[in-house]
Amino acid sequence: MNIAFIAHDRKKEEMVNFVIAYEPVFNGHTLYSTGTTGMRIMENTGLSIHRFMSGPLGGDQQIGALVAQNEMDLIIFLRDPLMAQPHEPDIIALLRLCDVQGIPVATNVATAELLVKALQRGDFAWRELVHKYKPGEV
Ligand SMILES: O=C(CO)COP(=O)(O)O
Repeated sequence: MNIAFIAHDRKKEEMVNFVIAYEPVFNGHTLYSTGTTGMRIMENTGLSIHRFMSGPLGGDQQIGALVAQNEMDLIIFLRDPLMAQPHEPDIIALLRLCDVQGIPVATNVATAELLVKALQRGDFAWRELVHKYKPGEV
């Protein structure tokens, strides 16, 4: 599965701890992130992550481009609900595209945990069909 990690600054420690806790589950999947989030995760785990640009510089939009093409299977996006972000429109756009494509997205660690347990159980297997049959190819 293609999985993306994104965390705002005051949520990065929570993200790192979360990924450490579920590292064996994430291992073996294709992992993506915004710039700083991915750097922090890689510094603290053995995971290899494709890092896009930092969020405020366009990283959310780069991940959004994969969502628009229905190529992202799960997004864990720990947002800071108590601090305004300069790139708020990019964040809203990414979440909107997740809704357009029906992509599971967790915006807090409680939901992230449920989705990761579902991933572990194989509940995301249906996404393989999406990868197999791209729009226009069915
Ligand atoms: O701002 C972000 C998401 O909106 C996260 O970006 P960084 O991972 O580069 O800090």
